[in-house]
Amino acid sequence: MGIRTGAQYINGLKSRQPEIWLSGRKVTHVCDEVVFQQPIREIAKLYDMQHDPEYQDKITHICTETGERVNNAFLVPKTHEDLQARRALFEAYAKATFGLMGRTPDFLNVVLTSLFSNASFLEKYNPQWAENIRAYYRYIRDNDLFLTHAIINPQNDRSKSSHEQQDPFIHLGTVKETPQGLIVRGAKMLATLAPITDEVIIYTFPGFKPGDERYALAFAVPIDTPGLRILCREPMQDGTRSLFDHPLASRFEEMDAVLVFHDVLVPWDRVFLYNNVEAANLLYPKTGIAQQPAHQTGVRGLIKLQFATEVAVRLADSIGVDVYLNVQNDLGELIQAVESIRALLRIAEQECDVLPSGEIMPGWVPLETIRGLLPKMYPRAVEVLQIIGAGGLLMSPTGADFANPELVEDMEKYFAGRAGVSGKERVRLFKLAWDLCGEAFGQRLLQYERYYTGDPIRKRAIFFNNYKRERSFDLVDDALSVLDLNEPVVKA
Ligand SMILES: Cc1cc2nc3c(=O)[nH]c(=O)nc-3n(C[C@H](O)[C@H](O)[C@H](O)COP(=O)(O)OP(=O)(O)OC[C@H]3O[C@@H](n4cnc5c(N)ncnc54)[C@H](O)[C@@H]3O)c2cc1C
Repeated sequence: MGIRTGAQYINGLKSRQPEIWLSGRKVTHVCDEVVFQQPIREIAKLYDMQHDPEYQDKITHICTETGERVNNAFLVPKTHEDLQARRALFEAYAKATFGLMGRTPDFLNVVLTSLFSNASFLEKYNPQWAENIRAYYRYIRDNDLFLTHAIINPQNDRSKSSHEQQDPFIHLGTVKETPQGLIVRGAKMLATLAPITDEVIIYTFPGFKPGDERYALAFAVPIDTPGLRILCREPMQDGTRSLFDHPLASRFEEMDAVLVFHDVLVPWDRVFLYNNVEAANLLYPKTGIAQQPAHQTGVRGLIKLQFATEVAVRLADSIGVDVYLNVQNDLGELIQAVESIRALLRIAEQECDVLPSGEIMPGWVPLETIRGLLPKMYPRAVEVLQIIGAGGLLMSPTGADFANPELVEDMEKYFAGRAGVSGKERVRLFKLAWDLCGEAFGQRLLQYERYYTGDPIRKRAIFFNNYKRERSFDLVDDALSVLDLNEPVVKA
């Protein structure tokens, strides 16, 4: 089949009935649920972009295996042109969503492509696992499906490993083997967009200890698999908020969910790894599932930071405060942050790591540097928005006020900005900023940037350890070897 349209994506959602729980009630038809309708539209637009002549050649390619047109996320990059093709996709999707939707289909499809291209790692443990992941990649690619993922255990007692928790099946683990497959039980978090996806893939961060065997798992199942329960968090918008009042929150909220597996059957051909602590601990380092997606997240993070920065610049301009040194200093800082990420991405794409298979991955040092900087830079952008917007952020009337003829004059007079900025223009700009820096929606965006791919503190520590392993810090030796202070300056 190859690339789907938005309508085909929506028809896929309509054809299934996953068990979704939202605010204490069961959602019967996800497409009829008002909370999900706008995010579904936004994802459908991305599918439609694949058929839009403006984007098609930039974000899709003809698959050499099938002759069908498929998304660039499924391209195994072997050349710099391939990396550019991927970047074009990441950029197009990120711009369409202002970088605010982190789990657009390209993200996990890149993860899956890495698992596919490095499946030989699994052969050593079980050749069938490698075969399964290759077949699954082809299935997702050729049907252009949308995945969610859940790799973290719920926060029960973080000081204990999975097998030491009060109940052995709080964390998702294998209950038993059957002729049809594995029976799994327990919970995983935090499956973003789960209600509006087609499939869920489960894998794990490293860190397993002996005794954790049953939790060392990787598999995928359709999102409507019997026994799989999707527990949504409280929505941050009710689906009825207007575009005028919440220009971002009304469009781009990504629902997050805990997935509970009530004795779910995972067919053998969907099992990619289980009961093997060593393989589970090596999955990340050996398959590039951190490095390749970090290219997507770097591009998306850049667009998000750039967007917040542009809103801050326009906000300051609209009320004439960008004449002040302190405001210029804050805005300059944000622009430098954006340009730093942009430069790091360029370096990452140029200084690639090449795998023995010929696959190339953007350089890990610049990518991990981006990963370390964004959790500091994005919250700072939010803070600058709050500082520049100040009281005005809390003084925005609603679209309904502007629509009331009795109020229009006051609205235009008292809410106007500097000369040339109408009341409506200024209020719309401030609402854009408030969605980013004040609303629960904006707080989630911030939290996402901190945690979307693991704890930034531990990630930076891992970065340091890997960096130290690869480098010898010779400058210090050079400095120490030059002079023996006891030697005379002029020799006889
Ligand atoms: C908005 C959002 C969307 C997300 N989407 C997804 C998704 O789609 N799929 C998915 O799988 N995950 C997703 N995640 C989850 C993300 O992977 C985790 O939040 C991240 O890995 C951190 O884990 P945690 O939240 O369990 O925090 P914890 O690991 O519980 O950490 C909590 C605090 O304790 C400290 N801490 C905990 N353990 C240790 C330790 N061993 N050593 C030192 N310090 C420790 C941490 O530094 C942190 O300050 C998402 C997260 C967010 C916020």
